[in-house]
Amino acid sequence: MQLTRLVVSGVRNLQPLELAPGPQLNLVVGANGAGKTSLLEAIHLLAYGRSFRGRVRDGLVRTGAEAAEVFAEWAEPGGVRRRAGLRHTGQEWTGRLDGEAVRQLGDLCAALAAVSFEPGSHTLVTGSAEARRRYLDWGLFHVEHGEGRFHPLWRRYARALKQRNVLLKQRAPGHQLDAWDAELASAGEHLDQERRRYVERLQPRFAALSASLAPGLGEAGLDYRPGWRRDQMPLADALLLARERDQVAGFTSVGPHRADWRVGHLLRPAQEALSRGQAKLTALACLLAQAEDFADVRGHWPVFLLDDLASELDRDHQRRLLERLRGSGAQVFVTGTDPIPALLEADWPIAMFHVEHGRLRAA
Ligand SMILES: Nc1ncnc2c1ncn2[C@@H]1O[C@H](COP(=O)(O)OP(=O)(O)OP(=O)(O)O)[C@@H](O)[C@H]1O
Repeated sequence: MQLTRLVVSGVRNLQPLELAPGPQLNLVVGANGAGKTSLLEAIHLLAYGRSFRGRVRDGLVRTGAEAAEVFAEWAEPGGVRRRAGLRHTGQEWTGRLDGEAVRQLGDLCAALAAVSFEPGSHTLVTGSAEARRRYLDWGLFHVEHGEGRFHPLWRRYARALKQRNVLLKQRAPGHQLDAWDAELASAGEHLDQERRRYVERLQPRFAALSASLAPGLGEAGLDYRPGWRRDQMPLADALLLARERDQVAGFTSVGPHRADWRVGHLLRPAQEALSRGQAKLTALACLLAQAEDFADVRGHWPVFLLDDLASELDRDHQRRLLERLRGSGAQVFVTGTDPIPALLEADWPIAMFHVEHGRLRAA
């Protein structure tokens, strides 16, 4: 997947810009606060419908602008050319994909595949379960089912959950929950199966990447937690068992919306916290495993976004990551305050861009 044109306006401090990225490595340099991260954020927005720096409504839209707008054209193998645009006011969005209006943000996001490694990425390992569920669902949206096919199942589950929670909040009598419990259980079991299969497939890649990036932690594995005691009962039974408690709480306490996964390391006791650097490397292994799996199934790599690489990884890890990405043929965007030595050492065609006070120019 290769971005060939990018048009951005209304994003943080960036002046409206249009850019033709290079097919391989794109290096974006500029002083602190110049707008480098904002450029990656714009690509991430089109690929995920959200920012990696919090909610769109929390400052992604440029002060004084009505909306953030990102438009991209990209190439996929076999000469396929695609285009997508997203306009987001912070409250509402409109999107177009290949010339057609899009009704679900998920459909738009299932088109452009990008993987971001940025200063907040360690929270994939150490933060809340929500980010880890999103990670799993990225795989299902993009890889497991092919574009757009996972979304209906996910929507079915989300709708049933919402309806059940409304009834719980209204203290509706139990029999009114029956139909939604059945729907939730049926979509939820399916969702769980898909996630479990995906995690199993990622395991060997993740273990190999972790061994090479963080060998000191010992053999690593992903431990999937479905969101209810699946080893003891089907979801339908778990919902019934939790019903009384849920009626008191006013929300559904079991099911795939409570799923999670954890990284386990052989040489580290479970209660021992990873250092920030170890969590970063572990998150990087997760993201690379996901990208490799995508490439294996789809035949090409997602776009890779590396924000502030020099301060995220030591030089040896920078070099190893960049070598891996160069070998993959992925299109990569890297930001930094200075040209990164490991990049300049690598024999890799570089397209260089400078950002200064929100203005971007090709070097
Ligand atoms: N909604 C907004 N409207 C206008 N400017 C904004 C908005 N949100 C953030 N900014 C400004 O945008 C600038 C760009 O920040 P960004 O994080 O992209 O810079 P950067 O080049 O990545 O910096 P660093 O090297 O420090 O990480 C900052 O100066 C910030 O104050």
